[in-house]
Amino acid sequence: MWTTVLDRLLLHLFSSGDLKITFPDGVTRHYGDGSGQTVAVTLHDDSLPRKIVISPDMAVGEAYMDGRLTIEDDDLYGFLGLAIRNIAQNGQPWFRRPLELGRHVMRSVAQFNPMGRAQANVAHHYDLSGALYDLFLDADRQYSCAYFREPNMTLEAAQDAKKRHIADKLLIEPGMRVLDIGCGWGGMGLTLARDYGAEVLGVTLSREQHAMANARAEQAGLAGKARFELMDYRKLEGTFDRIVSVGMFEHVGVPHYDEYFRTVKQRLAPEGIALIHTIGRADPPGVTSPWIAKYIFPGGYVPSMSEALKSIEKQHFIATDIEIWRLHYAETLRHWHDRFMANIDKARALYDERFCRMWRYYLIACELTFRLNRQVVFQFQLSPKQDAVPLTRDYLYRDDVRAMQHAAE
Ligand SMILES: C[S@@+](CC[C@H](N)C(=O)[O-])C[C@H]1O[C@@H](n2cnc3c(N)ncnc32)[C@H](O)[C@@H]1O
Repeated sequence: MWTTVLDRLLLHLFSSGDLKITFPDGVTRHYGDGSGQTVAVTLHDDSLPRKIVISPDMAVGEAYMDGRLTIEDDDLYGFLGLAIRNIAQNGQPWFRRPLELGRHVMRSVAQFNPMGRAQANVAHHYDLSGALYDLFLDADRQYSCAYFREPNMTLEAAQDAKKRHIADKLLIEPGMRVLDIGCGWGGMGLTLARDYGAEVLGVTLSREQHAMANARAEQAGLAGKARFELMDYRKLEGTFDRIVSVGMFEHVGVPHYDEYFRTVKQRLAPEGIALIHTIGRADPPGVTSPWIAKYIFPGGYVPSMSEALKSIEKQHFIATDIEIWRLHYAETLRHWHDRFMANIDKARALYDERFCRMWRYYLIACELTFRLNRQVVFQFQLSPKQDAVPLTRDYLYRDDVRAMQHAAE
């Protein structure tokens, strides 16, 4: 009877696609509507079917990491594509709905990121071996969405296009003081100092990033122009002509959104411009995948537009431009995955097999969330002043406009 109930729940959960499951007792069953390629998985643990229907996201992720769930031909793309589509549609069966009542409370607790906790959350991810990041990021160690202005751009070119697009939105003039909140390994700050003449201060909570960013500034002869501090953004003082923050807002947490935008407002000169670039959900507020929160980004959350705008409005910012990038992060993650797999032997020399499986799962799950589950990137250009930026977007496409004029002549 319990087996029948479980089977019905699995049928409900995997209602589309063609999923063939081989259970630990050797029994094989098909789930879904038979559409698409068959994905065949084997479960090697008796408790797994029960865990999957109770908490599909966590159970599937952990079982894959541990080798308790294996996939024919290790077709993780095929399996996660099917799983993500189905879990998005059917992942909240009636017996999980009461949990929804506590969802807001749970969400606030999980995203409560006071300074000490924010530091620990950052260390969990960014203080992993620097050698790991060399295995999949571009040479400038950009750890955020690249901008594929042209199809077939290399990752290096698309990351460069991202930095230039953001720099253009910031309208930087030589000598301007620029603050980079969540500066990573310093790539954006160094670009703004070297190519735009900015005086940059970057802050990060990662010791690894902090050390490397300053070493890179030194090596490039930019130490007088670009400085990086190991510091929580809430401890900053002074004001800046420009503020940039790329891929950091995902770590802030909804309970701190007002604090974040208040800080941006306080640190920005009255005529200044800020550019906040973050992953976003093209849906109402939601929850972080429990697997991602446990293994990859503790304390992290992807905002919906309404959540971010509520706090932006409270600071009386003018959102002088809001741009949405759709599939650029999916492409970025595909590049990261392919580079990681091309270097898998080096990854195995750094970390154990479970870690390597976890990392691959993370890269593919995130890519497919952008491709299939309405995740996007928001770029908020903000200013307290109405005419801080030109009245049309032409200034962002000057080269394109010139090329068009040229072609017309
Ligand atoms: C995904 S990385 C992005 C790095 C870089 N901006 C890039 O695009 O490559 C997120 C960054 O946010 C930083 N960060 C997260 N929470 C922070 C906080 N409370 N204060 C300062 N930096 C923070 C991390 O240390 C890390 O450098």
